[in-house]
Amino acid sequence: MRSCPPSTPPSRPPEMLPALLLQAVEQAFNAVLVTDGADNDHRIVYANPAMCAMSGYAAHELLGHNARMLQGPQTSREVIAELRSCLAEGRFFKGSTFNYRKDGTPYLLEWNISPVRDPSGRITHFVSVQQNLSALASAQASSDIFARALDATDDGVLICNHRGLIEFANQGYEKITGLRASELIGRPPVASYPGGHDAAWQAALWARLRAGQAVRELSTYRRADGSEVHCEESITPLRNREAQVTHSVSIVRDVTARVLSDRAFREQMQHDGLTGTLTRTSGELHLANAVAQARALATPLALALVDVDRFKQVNDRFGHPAGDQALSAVARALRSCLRTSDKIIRWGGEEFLLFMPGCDLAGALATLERCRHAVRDACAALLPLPVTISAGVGVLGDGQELAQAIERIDQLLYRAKQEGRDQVRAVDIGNG
Ligand SMILES: Nc1nc2c(ncn2[C@@H]2O[C@H](COP(=O)(O)OP(=O)(O)OP(=O)(O)O)[C@@H](O)[C@H]2O)c(=O)[nH]1
Repeated sequence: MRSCPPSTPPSRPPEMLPALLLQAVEQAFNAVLVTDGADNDHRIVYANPAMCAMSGYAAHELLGHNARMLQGPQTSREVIAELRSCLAEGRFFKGSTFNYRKDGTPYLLEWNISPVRDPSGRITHFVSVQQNLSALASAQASSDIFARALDATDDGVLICNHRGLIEFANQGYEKITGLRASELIGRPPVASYPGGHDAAWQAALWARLRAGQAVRELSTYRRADGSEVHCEESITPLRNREAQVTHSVSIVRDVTARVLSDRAFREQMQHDGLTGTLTRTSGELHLANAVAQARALATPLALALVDVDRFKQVNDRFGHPAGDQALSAVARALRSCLRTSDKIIRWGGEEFLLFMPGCDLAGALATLERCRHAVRDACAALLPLPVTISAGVGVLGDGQELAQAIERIDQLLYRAKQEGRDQVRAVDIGNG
């Protein structure tokens, strides 16, 4: 039994095909050029409207001529040589080079040329389908220029899509983060910088961007090598033609040097130059925080006012510079007896206020007794005269005003002085 292959009926009768093909080629988006394949000069026998539009020639100006009329100085000799050898051998050709419009402007084109054979296999024509790549090439060139321009700045430039994933990072951003673009692209900034912002921050950021707000902020990232980098970031929403926010663009500036020097300056301003203790202004802020924390956590906060005894004598007998040295030795000795959470404020000339979070009265008293001995020992190595301290110590009572508590330990200090100096007086301030 003979089997017939399944066949789909042609959509149009075969006699209508030439008309349909002509219609299709005439209306094709791509340029189509047909040249004579038998004739050695390959004269143009057909050019569709797209070909005419691309070259700027009317069809009758092209017909009968060799397509070399479209070539010019920028036309690649190598590509044309390759084209000729393909045509001579009846092979398919694909290539790209410059041709010239009638008005002399060059355009970059890509073309495919196929031989057209008659039923006996003889080449009768060549059909060339051409596409103008100039717009694509100039878009590519512009995007290359933009990418190079973005790389020319030291600032980081980061583009994230609406899912918060990185789509572009310039060299500046690579330098700031210590990560390569290939490690960044397709990942959320959060995942790239574990020391950076978390997912909740990203969500809040996108809510603001979608509302059309730009965001400026100071962020601290951890670089690939573990070091910290402080950045000033300016994040702007990027909208498409329909005004939807599709991307965010961040300009990221490394301000680490400035942040560190500001921090060092602030540190310096917070500390007294001679003794290294907190200045009264910065110390009072630390103390206020400690009071708030003690109240919030219901933990004790011990306070002590320490004054150097008869310090005027030190200055008078040994001079002010020696007095300075002794004062700084006193501060070092006090420090050596305290925990890191305890702080010393230079309250007045040779008077210090100590505060000890989490320390009860017995602990504070014991600490101040250690301080008393440490000061005497430290200064014994410096001066032939014993340098001692007197102190009033207490623990801040529930609901007691700080000023009231300080006044109370000041009275204790006064009593210590009155009763012979070189001693510590303690009382439960709240109850005393
Ligand atoms: N060298 C030096 N002396 C200081 C400094 N600040 C304050 N003094 C001195 O400390 C002395 C304090 O003297 P007084 O207030 O009379 O008290 P005192 O002599 O310590 O006597 P009592 O406190 O009653 O034991 C003064 O002579 C101040 O000049 C400082 O930074 N350096």
